[in-house]
Amino acid sequence: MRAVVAVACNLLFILADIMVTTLLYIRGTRISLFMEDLGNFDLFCSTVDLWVTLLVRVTLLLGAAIGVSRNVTEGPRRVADSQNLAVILCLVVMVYAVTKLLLFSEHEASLTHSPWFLSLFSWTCASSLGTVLLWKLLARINAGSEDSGDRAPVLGPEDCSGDECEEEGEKCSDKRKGESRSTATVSQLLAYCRKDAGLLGVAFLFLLISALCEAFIPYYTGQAIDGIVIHKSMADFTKPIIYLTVFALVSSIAMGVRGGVFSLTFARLNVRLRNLLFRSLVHQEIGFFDENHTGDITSRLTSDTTQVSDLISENVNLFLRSLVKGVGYCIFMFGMSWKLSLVTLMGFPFIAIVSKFYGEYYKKLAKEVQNSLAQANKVAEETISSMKTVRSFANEDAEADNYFAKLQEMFQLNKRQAVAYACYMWCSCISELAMQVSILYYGGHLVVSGQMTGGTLISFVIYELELGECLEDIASVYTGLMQGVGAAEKVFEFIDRKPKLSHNGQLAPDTCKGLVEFKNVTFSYPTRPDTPILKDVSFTLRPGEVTALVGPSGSGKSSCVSLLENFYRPQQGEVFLDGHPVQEYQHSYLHARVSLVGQEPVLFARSVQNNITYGLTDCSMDAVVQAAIKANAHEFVTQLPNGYNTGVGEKGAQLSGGQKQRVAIARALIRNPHVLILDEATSALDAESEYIVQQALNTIMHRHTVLVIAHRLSTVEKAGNIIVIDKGWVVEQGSHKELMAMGGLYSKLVQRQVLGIETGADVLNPPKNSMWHLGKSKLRKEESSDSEEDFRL
Ligand SMILES: Nc1ncnc2c1ncn2[C@@H]1O[C@H](COP(=O)(O)OP(=O)(O)OP(=O)(O)O)[C@@H](O)[C@H]1O
Repeated sequence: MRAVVAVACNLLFILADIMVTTLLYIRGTRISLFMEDLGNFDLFCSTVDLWVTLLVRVTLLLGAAIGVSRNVTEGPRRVADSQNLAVILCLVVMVYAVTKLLLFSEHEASLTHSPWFLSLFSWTCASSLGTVLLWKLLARINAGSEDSGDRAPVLGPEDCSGDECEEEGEKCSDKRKGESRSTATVSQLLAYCRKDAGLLGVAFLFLLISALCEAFIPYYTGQAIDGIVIHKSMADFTKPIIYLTVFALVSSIAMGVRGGVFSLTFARLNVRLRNLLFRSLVHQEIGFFDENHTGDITSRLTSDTTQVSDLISENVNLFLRSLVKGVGYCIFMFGMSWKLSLVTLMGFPFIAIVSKFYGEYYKKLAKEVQNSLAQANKVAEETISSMKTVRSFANEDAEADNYFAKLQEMFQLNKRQAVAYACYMWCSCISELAMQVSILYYGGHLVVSGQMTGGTLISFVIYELELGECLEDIASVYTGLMQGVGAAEKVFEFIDRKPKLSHNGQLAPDTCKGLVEFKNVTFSYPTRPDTPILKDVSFTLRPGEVTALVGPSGSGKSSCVSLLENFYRPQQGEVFLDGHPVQEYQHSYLHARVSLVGQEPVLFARSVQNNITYGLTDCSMDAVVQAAIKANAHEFVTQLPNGYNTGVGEKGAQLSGGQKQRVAIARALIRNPHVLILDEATSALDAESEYIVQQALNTIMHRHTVLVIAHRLSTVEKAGNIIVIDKGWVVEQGSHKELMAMGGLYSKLVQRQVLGIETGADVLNPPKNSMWHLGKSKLRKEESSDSEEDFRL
């Protein structure tokens, strides 16, 4: 909306308001009414005070219009900031108009005889609403629609030049984004409930029945009291009691059914959300798990999803019940006395405003509490999952203190929540009390003046109390719903997240040769985009050949493996398998052809057999045993309490490092891969086991493409091709002999390790980046009776 149009609309409205209000007040032509009313003001029959409310509206709108036209940059923002004040003032005007209506009705027996007053009353209410709408219009003037000209555009952060402007613009756009996000989240939640529309329909039907029945109860209570007090007849007393009992009975049955069906529906929502969230999580790219901590992710999966379904179910249930009951009560109340009903309803907008402020603040706090809880969970999870390390460094108390510090941060937020809640309760109790006193006072006046019976007043008071409860529930529901919406926003953020790397390759050729080529690959991790890890790396892994990647620690060897596994994408260059980029292959096809035995093999808390057949279906026991024999795991597995059915514990904690590696090797071998990657795969094995595993690997290596990353010279030196990587660059390439003859980095590394054996000193104090444990391993092998010749790749 352009500022000039909004200001023009405003001025037109002000003009219309002045004319209509004045015309209605002077009843067309009686200008002398001003002087008469001012000279002889009577609260019950003068209407000049309603005309005065015009000044409030005009002042508000004129002030806003002048502010916006004088400062198009800051004006709309200031108008937006004081929107709540404008709304409250307009509400006060409307409440005053209703009060005036009640006072006027005391003077005029029938209001239909005062069309001028009724019109003035209606126009006052309508123009107050109009003022609020126009205020919003002025607040919404945005930069995009403003011509460049001399004036600086507003509110669009992208158009602001100064820092301050940028900050303000961001704040506004954040607020708007927040509002539209909440709306989007609610509609998304509704969309997720669509599958349960039938169940929700049943629940809503029973909700209607129970609420309608409940609505009759106070009415018949009043009838019963009138039966005793006024009619003094048993028949007039018994009849309403019977009706009352029937309605109470039906209502309680319907209420039970409604509650059960709602619970069932939201339990289904919970399952659906968790399922979708977990599915979305497992399809995210690996970089996502580098960026997000496990504690944060699991907290969304556990506490946030529970909070969504619990809070939403509780509050939707409560909201609908209160709404239906509230509407029913209002109908009865207006039927009994429209005057007393107006007195009751006057307090409602103020309760709504208090709830709105509280709800927004509470939503913000709830999000912060969730985040700080996730931080605390992160610490707890990390500590508990690394308990051995914590114990070995005797760091239990420091970890406990760390956790306590996080809990303290959360507690500070809880304190703010408690204060906000106390203020909210205070405000809502005060307004309720004020309402009750007004009703009793005015109701007493109506009974005394014969406009209503005592029984009807009692019914009305019961209705009012019930309505107060409904309104309170609706108000608290708002905050509860906002809390649920806040949690839902976080859940949907992950459910809707599209993986940055898709696994939608379609290529699945019948044959795979296993030719791997890295061509001019430059790569940095998504978490550290400015730190290149691999720089213009090119090499080839040929079928039937063993290639070794060597280099100092942190030089980028495992990063090459991650690229070959399609965990990440290079920024430049490509990794090819049989001439096609790896990402063009079907996800399952690629990982069936390329098998990795990692540095720290991760086993799942399942049986040995399930770990070996992980990701495979229809795998015979015979194949499992064969793979285990090749990996030299069969012997130790058969000695486990339940053989292949023995559980390995969380992350394989019930197995030794060497046993874990052997199960992981069996898991890779059972797939009979075309490209086998061994990233320090035998580092945790003792010499004997390593020898046997190596023998097994030797037999398949000649048929496949093998990439070996090892620090041990014995593992590396027999490789057909050795690629030396240093700080992300391929610095040397060739056979062991060629590289030794070259006298470069490789020969230096080898010499260093040999030196380590000879002096023994470096074994205890290894130089940085050395491959000292190569030497240690070699020494071990030399000590064991195996010769170097026996130990081949
Ligand atoms: N997920 C990650 N996010 C960010 N940086 C990473 C990540 N993984 C590794 N790095 C960094 O990339 C660099 C290369 O790591 P890489 O694991 O490839 O080295 P490496 O040669 O295999 O080392 P080592 O022989 O010690 O296993 C290191 O500096 C490391 O800190």
